Amino acid sequence: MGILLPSLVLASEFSELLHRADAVRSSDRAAFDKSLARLEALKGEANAVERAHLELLLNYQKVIRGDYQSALGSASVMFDQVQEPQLKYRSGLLVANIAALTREFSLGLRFLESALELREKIHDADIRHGGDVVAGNLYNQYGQYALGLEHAERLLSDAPSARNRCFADKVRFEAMSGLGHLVETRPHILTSIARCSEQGEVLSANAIRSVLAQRWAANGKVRQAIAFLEASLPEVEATGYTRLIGEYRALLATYQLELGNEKTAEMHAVAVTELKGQDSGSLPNVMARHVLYRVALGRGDTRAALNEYRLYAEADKARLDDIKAREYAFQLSRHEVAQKNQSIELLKSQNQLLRLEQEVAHKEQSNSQLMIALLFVLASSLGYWGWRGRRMHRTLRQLAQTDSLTGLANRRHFRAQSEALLAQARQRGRPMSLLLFDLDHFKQINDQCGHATGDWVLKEVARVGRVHCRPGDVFGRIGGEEFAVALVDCDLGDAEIIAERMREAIAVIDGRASGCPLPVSASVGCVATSVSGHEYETLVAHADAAMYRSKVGGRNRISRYQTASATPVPVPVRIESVPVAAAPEAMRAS
Ligand SMILES: Nc1nc2c(ncn2[C@@H]2O[C@H](COP(=O)(O)OP(=O)(O)OP(=O)(O)O)[C@@H](O)[C@H]2O)c(=O)[nH]1
Repeated sequence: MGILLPSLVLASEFSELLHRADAVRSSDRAAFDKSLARLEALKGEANAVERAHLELLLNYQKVIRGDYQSALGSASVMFDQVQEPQLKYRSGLLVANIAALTREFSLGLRFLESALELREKIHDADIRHGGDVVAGNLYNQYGQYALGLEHAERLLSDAPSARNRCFADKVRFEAMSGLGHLVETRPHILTSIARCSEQGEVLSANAIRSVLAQRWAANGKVRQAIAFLEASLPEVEATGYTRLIGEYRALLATYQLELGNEKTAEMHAVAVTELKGQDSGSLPNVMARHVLYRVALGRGDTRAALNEYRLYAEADKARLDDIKAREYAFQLSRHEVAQKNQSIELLKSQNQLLRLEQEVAHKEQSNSQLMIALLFVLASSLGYWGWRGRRMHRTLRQLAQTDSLTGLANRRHFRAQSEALLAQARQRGRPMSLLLFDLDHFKQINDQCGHATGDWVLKEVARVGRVHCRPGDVFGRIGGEEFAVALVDCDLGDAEIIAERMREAIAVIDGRASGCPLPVSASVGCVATSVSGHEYETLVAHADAAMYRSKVGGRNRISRYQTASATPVPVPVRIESVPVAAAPEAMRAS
């Protein structure tokens, strides 16, 4: 007993220190680091579960320090090896969180869903609720707002602590806003904000404020939204949390521009672009770039406007790619879950089949007809599950390749198809062309006639464009209001004729059919392999430059990209050409 006592005292000190470190890990970094150093020194005295707990805390520390890869590796090993349910649950959620930061979306969802399977075994309500918060936040980030809402509501109905209630409110408001039905009353939202502030949860309080401000702005109360966001901006800046700072500044930039305060709008937008550690495809960056483009345009500085437009278009494309990647990861994870369930069904059927076979062997003659019928039913069910699996796979592949609004090839698939066609064209020495269409003043259509009308226009453009594609051509939607066509066996002259037909067909789309009086038109850029070679990137860059030329030249027209030495091609009405000397940079100077 006398020998055991010191180690028992140490063991309890160790476990007490572990709990103290856990409690301050997100609120007091210095105390957290200090506790971890002490725990490391005492590690020799800890038991296996305590050592695993320490390992988990060290992984949190790595995340705080930005060492994502190392934390990801050791947390995923821990998830596979540790048996204790709470530590397994927490390490799985940690992997899911880190993977969202490192953009390994499929990996993140796989760990999230595996960790959530353990939820019912977690008896500590706080830890169980921590998982609901992570799940809700991640599903919102993946654009799966219905799931985000489901997790927030599950948590709220499970008697959460005040702190977890604040987190759940934040997830819930963001999800409702994402689903487009934030119907909460103002006092209710303000109560949630106050509750988060009381808990010292500044990030969540301000995230909810942002949702409320966006709702006001959407209802025309732009000044009220600005005042609300500006009042909290210093507190948001003090958190050092790039994502929220970017969101506040980008909203302020957009709303200030709406009121015509270009200078203030520009100041906020520049601040967003200067934030460190921000993805170019993040929504705040796309919004900020758009504001900068509009400000330059408003100043009449065409050169700067073109440059800003290019940066905006790049950011917008990166964002669309990102959204698609998240959506694809989500579909893939659903497919994996469905496959897992199917495998279980298959195994069950196979077991049943085996049992029946044994019974058949025993009973031989008796009931043979009934057994054969049963075997037939089971064999068909095996066939059915196999067929369903294949069909689901086909559907998923199609989903990953198609733009869901227009049914055209999406950006990634368009590129893959075009690259294959370009390789063939090079091999066979055949010409090929590429057209790039960007709808004109499309934002006005959205703003004045509604997003649903904007969607209707995009579908109409796809419909009329398809009519002019020949068998073998590839037609894709490669950005929000940007379309592209790869024309096989087609040189610049023919490509321009097809482009002109498509432009005309787009220009006669009658928006009044969907209640919108605004005209629809597109600016087009044409390139051909005979001028720009067979590299996809180069062709798109040249088509882009020609398309910008059409924009600058007054829109609703087509422009070609060609070398100065190329044989002159008859120039139809509304066609402008971009010589090599007028490549993007030089062109912007013109
Ligand atoms: N309805 C709808 N709008 C979209 C979609 N994707 C992008 N947009 C919108 O397309 C608009 C593009 O606007 P801008 O880039 O300013 O371009 P624009 O108004 O066409 O102006 P110019 O290109 O300069 O002629 C933005 O308002 C986007 O929100 C979509 O899938 N549906």
